[in-house]
Amino acid sequence: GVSATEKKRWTLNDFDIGKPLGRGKFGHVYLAREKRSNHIVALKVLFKSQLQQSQVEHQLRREVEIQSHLRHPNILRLYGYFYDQKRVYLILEYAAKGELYKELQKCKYFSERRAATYVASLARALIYCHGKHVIHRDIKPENLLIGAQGELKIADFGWSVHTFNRRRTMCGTLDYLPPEMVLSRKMYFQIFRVSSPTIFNLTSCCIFLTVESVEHDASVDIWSLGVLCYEFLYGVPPFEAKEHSDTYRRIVQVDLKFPPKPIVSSGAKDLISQMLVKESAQRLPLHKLLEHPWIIQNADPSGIYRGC
Ligand SMILES: CC(=O)N[C@H]1CCN(c2c(Cl)cnc3[nH]c(-c4cn(C)nc4C)nc23)C1
Repeated sequence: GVSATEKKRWTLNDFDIGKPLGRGKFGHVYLAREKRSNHIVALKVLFKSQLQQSQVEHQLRREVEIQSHLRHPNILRLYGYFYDQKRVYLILEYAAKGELYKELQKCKYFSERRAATYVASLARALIYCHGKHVIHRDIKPENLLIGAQGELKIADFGWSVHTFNRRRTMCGTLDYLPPEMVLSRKMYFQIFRVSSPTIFNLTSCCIFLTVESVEHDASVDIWSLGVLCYEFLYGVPPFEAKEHSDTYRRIVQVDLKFPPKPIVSSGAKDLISQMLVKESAQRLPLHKLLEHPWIIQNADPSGIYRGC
């Protein structure tokens, strides 16, 4: 049934506002405490003016609709929302241990146990989303937070203020896109000419990719999860290159190389090689991933991991 928090009409007066946690394109995220329950949350404040300018209100509504119905230990909860004259407020779960990418920067790369634990958690969260026909959740390190027990939380919604799930304008990174999206002439995205109106110039400045609202199927997520697994183990994404055009080419050719350092087990390389496959139908299905020997041997069943 609908719990009390969902029915209630929230207002800003219900919260004590704490320190800012992060800032996005459309607004800031604050630590906050709901006065009656003393429950700590992350309050995301979005400016209506900014949302209107970017014509993303309806997408925000859809995102809120989807996110508020997702209940999974590895997906950041959206408890509710409210708005006033100028702002929209999202009441989000607070992830006490912060942003995963900072942890990855600090550790440089993760141990195989930590990487496998995170990859298994993400696979379970994605299986849950796909089971509810929710399109893929963006699983770049920037979209991942760490809960109080060290568990991973996909905070895609939390970050979608930067880039909306349906019309994602990724400025710069192609690293996580699979070949079919990088190559696609059709539905996945249109590439806007951002520089000279003549030939499309991949090398120069930022590429604005607008991913049209397309049903990403599991295979896109398997690719991204493979990229993430590689990055957890090596500290850099597999197709990283100085120039966009080089990343583009390396993705399309699946130019997958495993550096000699740090030393990574053959099991991990085998799993990654089964996920980063050009033909999307050939990629290892998520439920098979959970049965892979490397995951079985290394992932902590609780999904919890501490230390690098
Ligand atoms: C714009 C935007 O979406 N910002 C990101 C960072 C803050 N935010 C958080 C969200 Cl949406 C939820 N929980 C968070 N916890 C933290 C955090 C905790 N520590 C110790 N340090 C940080 C940072 N941040 C969040 C999402």
